[in-house]
Amino acid sequence: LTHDKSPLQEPLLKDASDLPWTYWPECYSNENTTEPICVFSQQDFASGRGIFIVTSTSNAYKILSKPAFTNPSVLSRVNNHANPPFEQHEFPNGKGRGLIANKTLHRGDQIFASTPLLISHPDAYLLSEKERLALAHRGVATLPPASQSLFWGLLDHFKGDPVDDRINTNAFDISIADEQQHVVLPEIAMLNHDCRPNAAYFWDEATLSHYVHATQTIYPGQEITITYINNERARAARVDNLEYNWGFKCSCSSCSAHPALVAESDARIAQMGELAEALDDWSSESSATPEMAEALISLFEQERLFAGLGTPYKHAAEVYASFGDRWNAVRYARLSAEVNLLDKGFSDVDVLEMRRMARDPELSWSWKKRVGHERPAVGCGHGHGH
Ligand SMILES: C[S@@+](CC[C@H](N)C(=O)[O-])C[C@H]1O[C@@H](n2cnc3c(N)ncnc32)[C@H](O)[C@@H]1O
Repeated sequence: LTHDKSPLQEPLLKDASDLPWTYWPECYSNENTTEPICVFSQQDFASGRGIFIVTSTSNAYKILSKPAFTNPSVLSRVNNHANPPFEQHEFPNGKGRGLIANKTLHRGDQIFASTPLLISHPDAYLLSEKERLALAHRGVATLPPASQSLFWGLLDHFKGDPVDDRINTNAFDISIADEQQHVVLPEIAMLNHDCRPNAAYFWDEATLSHYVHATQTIYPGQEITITYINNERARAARVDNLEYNWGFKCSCSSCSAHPALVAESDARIAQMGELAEALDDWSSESSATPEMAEALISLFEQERLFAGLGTPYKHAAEVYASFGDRWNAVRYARLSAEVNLLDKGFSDVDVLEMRRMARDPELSWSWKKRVGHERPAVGCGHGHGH
């Protein structure tokens, strides 16, 4: 398959207009659209990586107001793909390409961070298919040649329209200015799924960047994996989700385990849900105890759901605070903030809340909320004195 990677045969807008775009936006509208949907292109974005955006004019200008565009120095740790800590590897079992660590990575190590080649708003689906595809094809043709090569190197799983197919196989749902949109990032698109991944990613709205970090030690030769789905569900639900949305049969170790081990894992996951629900009960009848939070953390560890530990750590911080146990609240608040920084991002609300808790547990809303509630004795198992 060959694709035309030559620049568009039309003059660049640069220096010739006040518009912030490199080419004139091409637009379409119909009775369903409230505003025309256009393709906006900026070749200079992110030191020449370029980007195209398929959306309305008003939404495009909201994106344009983000620090990634207004203050490019915020991208100093982004798109640095020289000397990566991994190599590309071809897997034999239909999984295709993936990334293998070539040095030891520790929890918190940045694997890479990238800006997208494209941002597309779901409103593009209000257009006819012909018009929607015309915008996407023009968008790809307006990218700088190196970025066009990255785009054409992406997997095309469904074998339909070559541009649409690459977008559908590799797009991530993200939010910008409270609008759900799709982005395509060629680097993260090389990471395969594992229900027990060793890396986590988040979208950072200010830098319009996707960050990927190790969430546990990854040794040279190990595959670096992320999750495409919510893994805190039974195996059958995970397998169906991956087959339906991504079109592949999951071959990861927790999906291909012996049925007896799958049943054990499913039972642990069901119990995780029950414990989280009990810990979320802040009524006067609540039976929540710190021991429940400790059991919940242990179940996450037994399931190797390390990237998801931020939430059970938060439960632990809050339940210890609710019994007035300052230093256990601090310990778990710090752990929660650290894991959630990697999984939810630098300005996530839970990260900010746990940081406050770690400084001043006495000022948190949960402080001493459950003092006086029954807290069964630990150790001998028959609760003396009750
Ligand atoms: C975003 S791409 C990942 C990179 C891809 N392997 C490649 O060669 O470009 C997603 C596709 O990779 C394959 N894949 C990812 N994780 C997999 C897994 N755990 N088991 C089997 N196939 C997987 C599926 O074909 C899926 O649609």
